[in-house]
Amino acid sequence: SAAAFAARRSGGADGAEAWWGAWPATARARTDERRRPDDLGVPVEGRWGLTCGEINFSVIGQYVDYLVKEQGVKNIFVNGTTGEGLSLSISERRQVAEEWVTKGKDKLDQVVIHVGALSLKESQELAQHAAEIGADGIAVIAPFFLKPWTKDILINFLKEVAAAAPALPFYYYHIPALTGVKIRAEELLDGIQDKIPTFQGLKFSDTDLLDFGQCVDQNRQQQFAFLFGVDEQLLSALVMGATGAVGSTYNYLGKKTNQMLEAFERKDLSLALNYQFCIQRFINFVVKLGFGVSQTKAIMTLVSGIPMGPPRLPLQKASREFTDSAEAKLKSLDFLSFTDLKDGSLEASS
Ligand SMILES: CC(=O)N[C@@H]([C@@H](O)[C@H](O)[C@H](O)CO)[C@@H](O)CC(=O)C(=O)O
Repeated sequence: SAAAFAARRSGGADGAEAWWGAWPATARARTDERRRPDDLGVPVEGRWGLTCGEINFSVIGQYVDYLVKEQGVKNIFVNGTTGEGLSLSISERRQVAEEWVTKGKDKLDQVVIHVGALSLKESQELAQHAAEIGADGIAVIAPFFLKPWTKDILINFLKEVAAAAPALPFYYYHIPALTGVKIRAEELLDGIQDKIPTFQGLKFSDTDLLDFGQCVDQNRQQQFAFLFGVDEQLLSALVMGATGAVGSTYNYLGKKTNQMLEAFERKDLSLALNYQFCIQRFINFVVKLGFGVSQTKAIMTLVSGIPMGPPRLPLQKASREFTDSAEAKLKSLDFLSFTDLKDGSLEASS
């Protein structure tokens, strides 16, 4: 899966048109755990006799069309959290990135590739590759095993990655709950363009709205993109100055989120709040059941009919109970009707 992007760009000094859309964190579409050997000619059984699941590249084109036509999402964040980017090999990450860029050509507005890795060298290789294939930007998380403990060390790491793709806009992907790197984004942004001239913006996947608000407030002159990554709190972040959003739920709630963005743009806060509460009702419900990347894949399969497959270990496939409950909730909130369900949706609950 990929993360969808709900992106808003405000008009620049040249009067460029403002635009909105939803960016999903792309779902990396996968086949079933035991992919048929004749699928791509590669058996899933590995050297150790264990299954690890293979990527089903063949559905990415369909996925692009689904996001654009059904969800109004035209910006994609590839190989991030939802796409299990850190669970893929470098070669797989390159192939996934290439497929999204190729299939998204003339259909998507932006394809941003997450190139963060524990190894600086691998990160640089992925950044260079993203530039070669014509991606629109790169994003990097903080290395999370041997961690940078100060802002300067983190900046030095990011700078070395950005330098490998000097023509590509660079985003810092702040997701402290997963990386364990708690350096405040506001602190990191202070003077960042002096060190990273290609710095374009921040993908902020954290609930600390004080930190987020201060990132916006202290960088008003900079024209940075502030992409918010907590879907259930997006409206609050918009009020603070978010210029877009990247999140897992935009894969299947992109259309609803776009309606919220449009209401916000029209300054109809009461309607925007209705949409946000409605989205919250769903997220609140699934969070209580246990919600993460695996569950996103199951919901996405259910709603889109595109087989997203199971996640890769150590993640576990979502249970049938989860998918059934999520489906009932989506219907009760009018997010899904019986006619919306596609043939492939059964795969999610098998
Ligand atoms: C921790 C996590 O997975 N956060 C999601 C959110 O979209 C999240 O699923 C949503 O807000 C529900 O809590 C995104 O921030 C992740 C994301 O953008 C990505 O896949 O890179």
